[in-house]
Amino acid sequence: MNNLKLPSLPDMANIWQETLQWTPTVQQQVQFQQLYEFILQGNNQFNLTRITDPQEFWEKHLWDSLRGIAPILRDGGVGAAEGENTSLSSPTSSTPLSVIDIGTGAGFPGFPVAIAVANSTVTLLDSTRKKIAFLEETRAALDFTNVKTFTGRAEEVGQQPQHRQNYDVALVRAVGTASVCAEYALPLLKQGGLAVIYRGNWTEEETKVLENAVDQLGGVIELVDKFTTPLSESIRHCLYLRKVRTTPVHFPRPVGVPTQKPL
Ligand SMILES: C[S@@+](CC[C@H](N)C(=O)[O-])C[C@H]1O[C@@H](n2cnc3c(N)ncnc32)[C@H](O)[C@@H]1O
Repeated sequence: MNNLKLPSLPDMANIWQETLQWTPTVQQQVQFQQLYEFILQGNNQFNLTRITDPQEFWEKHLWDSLRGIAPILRDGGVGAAEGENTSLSSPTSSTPLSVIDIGTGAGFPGFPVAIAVANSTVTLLDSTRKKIAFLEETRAALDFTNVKTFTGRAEEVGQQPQHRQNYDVALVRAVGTASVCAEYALPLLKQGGLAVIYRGNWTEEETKVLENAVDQLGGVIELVDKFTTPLSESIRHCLYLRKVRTTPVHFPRPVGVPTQKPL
């Protein structure tokens, strides 16, 4: 495993700082490396991720995961610099955040978020029992005390009282179309909570379509943030949805319906 070291500080310190106004501590850097190694080992047994090269892993799994919560990092979730865009700050950023990662797969963006925002509690949700079993092993082996795991479909979990309206932040990366992600995420948020939907390409026409879906779910699109990744210079977007009203009880609709009949 010695030849599989993540790009480390000080090489990456400038990039973290310039792009997120945040720099990992030495301990967080160690946790990123442990996570990387554990996932590579797990890949031998489970088909977890195609992204195994150290630089690619750093950019696509670590940096990209944390780019989505840049407003929270800037606002001082881990004692970082002053926020530029305070309208995106979590309403409860000075208190511990309750975060859910919907369709977490190999634990992204949830694990990096749990490492970076140590005072948060991060629930990793996936419908695949095998993946959750691996994440549970990872959680225990790496002693991530602020991580919980849960097997379930977002459509069902969103109707369960212990999860519905229970989270400050919902993260959704690579799980479905944006309106499907919104239908999964908004019911799980407390009023005032923030959903972060990670996208590759995105157009203004798509924003217009999504606006309607988000409105039905009790939310508004607060920001569509376009950015370039620091190593491969790829275009990405993060959509930030704010929950402003209670989500009607019939959302999320039953399993499969959000995908088959998107809002
Ligand atoms: C392409 S993977 C993305 C994994 C991770 N979010 C990432 O970006 O690397 C999609 C994951 O979403 C899960 N998933 C799909 N539909 C789901 C649903 N309705 N509820 C919960 N998990 C779901 C799948 O099991 C799979 O692990």
